[in-house]
Amino acid sequence: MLHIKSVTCIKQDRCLFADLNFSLNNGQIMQLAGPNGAGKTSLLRIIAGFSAPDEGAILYQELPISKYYEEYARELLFIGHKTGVNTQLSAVENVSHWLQINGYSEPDLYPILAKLGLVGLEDVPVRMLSAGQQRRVALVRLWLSDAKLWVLDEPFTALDKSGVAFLQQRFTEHLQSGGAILLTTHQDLTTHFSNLQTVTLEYRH
Ligand SMILES: Nc1ncnc2c1ncn2[C@@H]1O[C@H](COP(=O)(O)OP(=O)(O)OP(=O)(O)O)[C@@H](O)[C@H]1O
Repeated sequence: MLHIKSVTCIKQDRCLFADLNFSLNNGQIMQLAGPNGAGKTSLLRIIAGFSAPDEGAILYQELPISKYYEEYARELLFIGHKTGVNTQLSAVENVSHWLQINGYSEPDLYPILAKLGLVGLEDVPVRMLSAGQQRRVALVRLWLSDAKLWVLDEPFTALDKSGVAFLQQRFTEHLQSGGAILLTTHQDLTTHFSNLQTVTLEYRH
């Protein structure tokens, strides 16, 4: 599904990683590990197509994403560390806007909001919600998108135990339906996902 081919990234004269190669297939979950500043977010942004590698290429279904970005973007759901939620808007307004720009019709949001513990908070400006509730608003997209590839930067941040459990359950459903997940997290996922793969970036000086 996804091939990272000889990818190199240099920031401020520091080579974060060089000649990096790995693949992710349908039904697989992969954790990017490594210390602060190693380049995990930089790599996820390259994989999402937001920045270009200094060398190498990202292939999706054997095609370079740089040339076929429109097709790739339809298959990709990226949720960054900064979640892209507009904090001036309510949860429902955020989700409706996201559905609209992605060309999805609006389903009954209530069951999803209920699952994520957001009922009663759906019309409150997101800035007035707690950090964990704000994260939950961002994660609603995982219940609405039909993207095959999820690229998620620290999706568990600020979530409580029940939030973590819901998210892990959603990951399992996505993997079982043939999706793939690439994520960074400090959460130990090995007990929940026995087939978890890990790519570790070392800090390079
Ligand atoms: N846009 C940028 N311009 C210059 N340097 C950058 C830029 N983005 C990231 N860096 C640098 O690249 C390095 C790697 O940053 P990155 O955010 O990818 O690390 P990370 O592994 O995700 O770290 P953390 O675990 O702290 O989130 C850092 O030293 C950072 O200062």
